[in-house]
Amino acid sequence: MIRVENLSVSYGDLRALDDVSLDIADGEFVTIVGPSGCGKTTLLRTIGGLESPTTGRVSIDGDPPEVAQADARLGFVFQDHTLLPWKSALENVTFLRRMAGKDSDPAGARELLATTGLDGFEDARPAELSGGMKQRVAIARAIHLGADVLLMDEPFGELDEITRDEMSVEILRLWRENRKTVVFVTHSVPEAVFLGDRCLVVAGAPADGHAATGNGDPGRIVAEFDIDLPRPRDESVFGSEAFGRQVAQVRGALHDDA
Ligand SMILES: Nc1ncnc2c1ncn2[C@@H]1O[C@H](COP(=O)(O)OP(=O)(O)OP(=O)(O)O)[C@@H](O)[C@H]1O
Repeated sequence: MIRVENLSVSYGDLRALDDVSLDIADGEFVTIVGPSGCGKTTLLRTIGGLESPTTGRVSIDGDPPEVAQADARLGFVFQDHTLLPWKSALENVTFLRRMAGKDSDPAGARELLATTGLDGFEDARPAELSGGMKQRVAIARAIHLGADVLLMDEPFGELDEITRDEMSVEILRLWRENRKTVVFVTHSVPEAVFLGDRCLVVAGAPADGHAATGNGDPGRIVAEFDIDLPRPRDESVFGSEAFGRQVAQVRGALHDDA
């Protein structure tokens, strides 16, 4: 379980997050949506131990995130896929696992690449792959690492809408088959609703014209929605009345706070 208790994070004088508390159950898919600059990435990075709390704490199964990270229990997938350009798709998938001191399991990596639609591209370098394919490699890498928790920051942000929808369906399938806990940051309300068991709305404008104090309006969770859509979900959900209603609810919470 991921536990965030009374978390505040400041960068110098700028308070990016204020008093955020939340629990995420094992196997849950939680989405975090909010406007640019409200602190979503800061929250995700702090959960992952890439930023330190100013006050409050984060734990992963009772351990500090740094410990979970050292044990390869956390997998990161960012907008910028961070693949190593000189390595093939297959080597990119196996590399992190080897770095974590595990057997690189190339057969497992090939299978994962095949299930993410990259059969035949194992030897391709990142420059030879499309944006969507690179993100598939980055996702396969995080799953191959054996991480229990996937922390995803706008992983489909650079992709066209059709590829984005395809990738959303794909990530749900991988999540279902691998039973990971996923924390997924996005700007897109429909994406947040389509993917999540639960959607957290973060609002705030830490840097909006309050330069004199540097504090502005720190990011905080202003609303939380349990997403009541049956699973498994596929593209047909996008046209459903229940989907439209829940998107409207989340949008309403975002605009109420704007
Ligand atoms: N390393 C840093 N040093 C200083 N300020 C930072 C740093 N990282 C983020 N900030 C500031 O903290 C605030 C929250 O940023 P953050 O990246 O968490 O927001 P976000 O909601 O993820 O934005 P976006 O959706 O645009 O990625 C912003 O005002 C940002 O300028």
